[in-house]
Amino acid sequence: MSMSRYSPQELAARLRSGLLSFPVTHFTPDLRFDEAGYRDHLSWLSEHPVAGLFAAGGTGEGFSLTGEEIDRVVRAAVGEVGGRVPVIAPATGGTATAVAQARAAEAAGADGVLLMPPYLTEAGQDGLVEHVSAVCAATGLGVIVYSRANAVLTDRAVERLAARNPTFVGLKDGVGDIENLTRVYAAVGERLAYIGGLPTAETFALPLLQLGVSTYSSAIFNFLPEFALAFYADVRAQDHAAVYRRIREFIVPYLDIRDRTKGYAVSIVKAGLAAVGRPAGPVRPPLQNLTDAELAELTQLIGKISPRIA
Ligand SMILES: O=C([O-])C(=O)C[C@H](O)[C@@H](O)C(=O)[O-]
Repeated sequence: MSMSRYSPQELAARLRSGLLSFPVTHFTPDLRFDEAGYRDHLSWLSEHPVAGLFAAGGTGEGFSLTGEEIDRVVRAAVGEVGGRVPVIAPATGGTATAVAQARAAEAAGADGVLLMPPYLTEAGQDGLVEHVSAVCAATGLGVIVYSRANAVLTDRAVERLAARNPTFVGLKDGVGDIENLTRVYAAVGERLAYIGGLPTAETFALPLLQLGVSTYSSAIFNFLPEFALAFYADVRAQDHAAVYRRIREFIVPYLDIRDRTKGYAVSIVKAGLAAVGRPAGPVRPPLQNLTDAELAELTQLIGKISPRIA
C-alpha cells in the first residue's frame, strides 16, 4: 500500500517546480553508515527550498551500499524530511532486485523511485522496456528512469513506456545527447518531467533547459546550497551573463579538480562538505578521497566565492 503523500503526477509536478539534489551518504571513519550525521545533513538541506531529495543515488554512493543499507538510508531520509520534501528512493540491479527495492521504497514511505541502469550487462531497447515496465507495475509510486550508460532509452522506447505505464513520470538524463533529447521531447513532451543528471549538473543546465530539461539534480547543493539555488534561479531566468559568471568563477575550477581522478564527481562533494565545516566522512572504495592538497585547493576556491554566493 502506498504511503506516499503524492500521486505519481503530483510528484512529477513537485519535482519540476524547483531544484533537486542527491545527498551524500555519511560514513564513519571505519566506513559504516553514519545515520546521525546523515539525518543532520538532510535536516539542514531541507531548510532550503529544494524540490526533492534522492536518497542513496549516485552522489549518495548507492552503488557501494548493500540492499539493507539502502533501506536504512531511505528510512532515515523519510524519517528526517518526509512530508516536507519529496524523498526518492533508488531501485537498482536486475529486474527482480529493482522490483523488490521499489516495493521496499514504498513500504519505507518514500515518495518516488529512481530506477538506475541494470547491473553490468548491456541490453536492447525491448528488454529495457520490459525492465522498466516491471518496476513501474510493482509500485504505485511515481517512477523516474535514469537514462544513462547501458540503459539509454531511445525516443521510441520512451514513447512506448509512457503509453504503457501511467506511473512512469520522469526521465533523468545522464547523457546530454541533443538529438536524443529532442526526439524524446518531440515524442512525449510534457508527459514527463525531465531532470538533468550529468555529473556536475550545473555545467549543462542552461543549454538543456532549451531542450525541455527544466530542472536538474545539483550535487553542489550538498555543500553550497545558496550558490546552487542562486545558480538555478539564474538558469530559470535565462540570465546568460550571470550563469557564465558563476561557471567561470566556480564551476570550471571545480571541474578541473573533479577531473583529476575517476569517481571524483562524488568524492569532491564529500570534500566540499569537509571544506565548509560539515564533514560527511570518507568515501567507500572503489572511490578515492581527494588528497589533502586537493582538499586545500577546493577549500580555497569555495572561500573565494562564498562571501558573494547570493
Ligand atoms: O546519481 C547522482 O547522484 C546524480 O547523477 C546526480 C548528481 O547530483 C549530478 O547531477 C551532479 O553531479 O550534479
